[in-house]
Amino acid sequence: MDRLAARLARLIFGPEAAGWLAPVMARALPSGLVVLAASLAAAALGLAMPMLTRQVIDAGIMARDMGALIFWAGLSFALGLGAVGFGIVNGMLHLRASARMLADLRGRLFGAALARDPACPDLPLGEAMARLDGDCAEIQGFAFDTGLVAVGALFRLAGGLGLMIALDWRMAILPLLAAPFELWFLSRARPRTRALAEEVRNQRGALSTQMAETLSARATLRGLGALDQRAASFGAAQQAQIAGLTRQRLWSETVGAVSQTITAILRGIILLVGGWQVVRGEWQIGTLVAFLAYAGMMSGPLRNLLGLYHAQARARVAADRLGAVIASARPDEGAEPPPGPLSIALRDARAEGAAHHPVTATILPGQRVLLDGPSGIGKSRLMAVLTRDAPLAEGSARLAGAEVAHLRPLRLAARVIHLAQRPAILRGTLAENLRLAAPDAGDAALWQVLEAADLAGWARAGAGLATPIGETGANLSGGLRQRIAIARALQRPAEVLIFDEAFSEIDDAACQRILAAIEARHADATRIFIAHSGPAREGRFDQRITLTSSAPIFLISRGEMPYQREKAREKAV
Ligand SMILES: Nc1ncnc2c1ncn2[C@@H]1O[C@H](COP(=O)(O)OP(=O)(O)OP(=O)(O)O)[C@@H](O)[C@H]1O
Repeated sequence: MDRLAARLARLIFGPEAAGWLAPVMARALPSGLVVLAASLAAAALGLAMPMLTRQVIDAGIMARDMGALIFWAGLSFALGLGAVGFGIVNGMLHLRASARMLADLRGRLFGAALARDPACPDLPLGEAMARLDGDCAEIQGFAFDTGLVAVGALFRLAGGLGLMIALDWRMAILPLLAAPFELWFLSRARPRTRALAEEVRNQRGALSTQMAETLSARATLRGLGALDQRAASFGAAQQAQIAGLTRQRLWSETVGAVSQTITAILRGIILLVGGWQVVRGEWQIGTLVAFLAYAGMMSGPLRNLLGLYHAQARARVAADRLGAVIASARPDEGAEPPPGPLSIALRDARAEGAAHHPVTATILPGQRVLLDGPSGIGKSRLMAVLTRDAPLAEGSARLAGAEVAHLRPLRLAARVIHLAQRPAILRGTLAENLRLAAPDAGDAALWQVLEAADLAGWARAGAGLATPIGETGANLSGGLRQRIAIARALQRPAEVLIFDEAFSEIDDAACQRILAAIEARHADATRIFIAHSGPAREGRFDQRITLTSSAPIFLISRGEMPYQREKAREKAV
């Protein structure tokens, strides 16, 4: 089954996409084969019908045999009824199997999008959504729906042709003569189908990006009076998409019309030549009716096959777009971070995108450190190196002697927590947000961290742990969002805690309470603070690391008052 799926994936989507699509197809194949068997049986029933009609006309009506008429008409009716029931079962089987494949495919892509390598530029949210939704559906639609339809079509085509040959082989040559012309036309038309599909899919991504970006920034845009501007550019993107879709539809109608025209010509010839045969007494009238029915039946399958060849071109565009998402995923692989205390050693280190002079520093386990430097110099990026959320541009960063870049990212994240200035808060309740960090935490444990983050009073005044939280925490103040993020992080038993402007929107009094709670709860952890102002810059630091665009400043400052440290720093600069 796996080998067959790999072959099919390679044949349909090309060798590159086959690598990641083959396992998805292998899982869908067993149910796909069941649906295929059912649809072939339905097609066989369909093929039998004109033969029965022929019998009704020739053996019953024309032969004036009432018994034969009742028999053949009854059989036609029974088979017709059976075909209806069969069609329903077939449709349900098809829906279930194809929806499962779509879910499998989306799950794979969702996982890859979540594991996106931080070294790759982020996809705009809307573009990522368009790929997860639209492109996955395009692939599933092709691999499952179109694939099945195509096999059924081939079956009907071959069966129809066989039965036409059985009726009169000379007349059956006609559709065969048309085939080379159709093939020539198809291959000429295919590149344009692909180009139009690419255009439409990119336009879809651009539109989703505009929507997601504008909606998430609506308050800012309103404040700037820029809503009309954005609405206008959204309108323009919509117009572009409509134009693209129109071009694509016009093209597919043109391609379809060629096959319909060929079928119409065939029918005309059959009607003329077959009618003449009936007049000459060589054909019975039932044969002509059956022949016409088969010729008519072939137009559907032919159209489907034609569509298949072009749908494949569109599906490949989608596979390429999804392949880019898969390729940018970073597997959670690497060495386990060494057990025991995590010392941090930076040697001539600078993260990609940062502007500071390479920094060399050693932070011992349990130290309290202030990381300093002007805005935009690269403090956050340097700390992101420690969780593998940013790559190093130069130098090395080691944790307990192990090169960070070789460590397993999720294991690293369990031991080094990097709290950002703008934390991600999810829609739901306060408890749900807190349990993101500790799914099994009991209510008492949640209240403890709420106390530590100076949030317990606020929660009690609301609905307690069930306090509702809006999307991105939009119904909360900046300080509340930061405090929820702190409470959440404090549940993780990390050995290194990095507070990256994590207190910037919290008032000084609350900030001092939270800092005291952190000191009490996590005295053994390494605590690194980045703050431009406020209580997070105060207190006792074992060392301060200052990033500068010239030579790095590295001071040990035990027990000094903040103003003394500032002075020392100024002197050093
Ligand atoms: N994902 C990224 N890829 C490449 N460069 C980035 C990325 N994120 C940020 N940068 C760049 O890295 C530089 C340092 O940014 P960083 O956020 O580390 O500065 P910072 O010192 O923490 O500043 P601030 O004090 O304002 O928070 C900036 O020039 C920024 O544009």
